[in-house]
Amino acid sequence: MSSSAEAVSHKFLKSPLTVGIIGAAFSGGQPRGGVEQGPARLVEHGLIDQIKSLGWNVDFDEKFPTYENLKPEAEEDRVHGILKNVAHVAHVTKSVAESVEKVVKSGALALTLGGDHSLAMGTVGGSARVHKNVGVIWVDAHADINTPLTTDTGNLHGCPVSFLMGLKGTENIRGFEWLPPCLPKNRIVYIGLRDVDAPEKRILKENNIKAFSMHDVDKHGIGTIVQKAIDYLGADSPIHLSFDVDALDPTVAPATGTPVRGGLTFREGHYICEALFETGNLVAVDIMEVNPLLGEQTYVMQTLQIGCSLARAAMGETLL
Ligand SMILES: NC(=[NH2+])NCCC[C@H](N)C(=O)O
Ligand SMILES: [Mn+2]
Ligand SMILES: [Mn+2]
Repeated sequence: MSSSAEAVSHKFLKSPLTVGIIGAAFSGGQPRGGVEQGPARLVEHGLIDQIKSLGWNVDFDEKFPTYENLKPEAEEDRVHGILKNVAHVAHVTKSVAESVEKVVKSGALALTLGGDHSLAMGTVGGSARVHKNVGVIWVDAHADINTPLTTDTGNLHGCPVSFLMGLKGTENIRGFEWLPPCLPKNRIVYIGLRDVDAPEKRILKENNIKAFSMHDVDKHGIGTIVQKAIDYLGADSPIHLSFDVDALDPTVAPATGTPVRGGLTFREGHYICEALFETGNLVAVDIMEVNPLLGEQTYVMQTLQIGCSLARAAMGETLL
């Protein structure tokens, strides 16, 4: 492992470089059990020592809360149409936002290990409290921008972006009072999209949201796409990378709840992380939707390994 963590000039991180790791053991934004085991399994796979060997100080509480049990009472009296687990997701994401905010405010990089992608309401919500102009790079097969009015699964991991933006239908959902609109429509760029619901396509188009699909990646190459994303957000913008491992091709990262074929290669995924590290602008990174209970052992190991190596790539590994 080589690292040049200190060779890049970091605009928003204090020296010595420190990462605050948030274990977000939560699956309530989607129906498949197991994704809540992502953080513990990534850590068990050696992530903490790997990051230390890149030269970072690591701030991590092994006894991170099991958000699964953080269920508020009276879930049943919070019904919002088709939406599932509203109270639970609201409660957990609020707590995650507080953790991320604290880390980012201290000048450390916030690394959140998911857990399902509804958690990004908390992670992006948290970094946006510190950096009002934070730019989000959302790497995913999916746009996760359904609203309570458009979702046909009711799974909140398909909705975090609409809540962060405060799109129509997200107002007045009880439990989410803590999350005011904090992400302007021109402060996000998607990379890797290939399974976008019809209403989501309409939302992306109507709001002029910057999105690079797999078609765009094929056409221009990942180097150009990442550069366009960085240029779009602006060279001085703090960057929050929210990486859903299902952005990768299922042959690369199979152990995830909603795999879609035709995804990013191993290198394309890592290149995104490396190039964003190189900007010196990263303030937060999410590694989401690793589900160690899905598939055979070798596939699970492969996915855990990739979760770890993506995080390392975002922290300076492989730069000479
Ligand atoms: N974070 C994810 N893996 N999201 C998948 C979302 C799938 C679908 N668009 C939905 O709304 O349910
Ligand atoms: Mn996804
Ligand atoms: Mn996602």
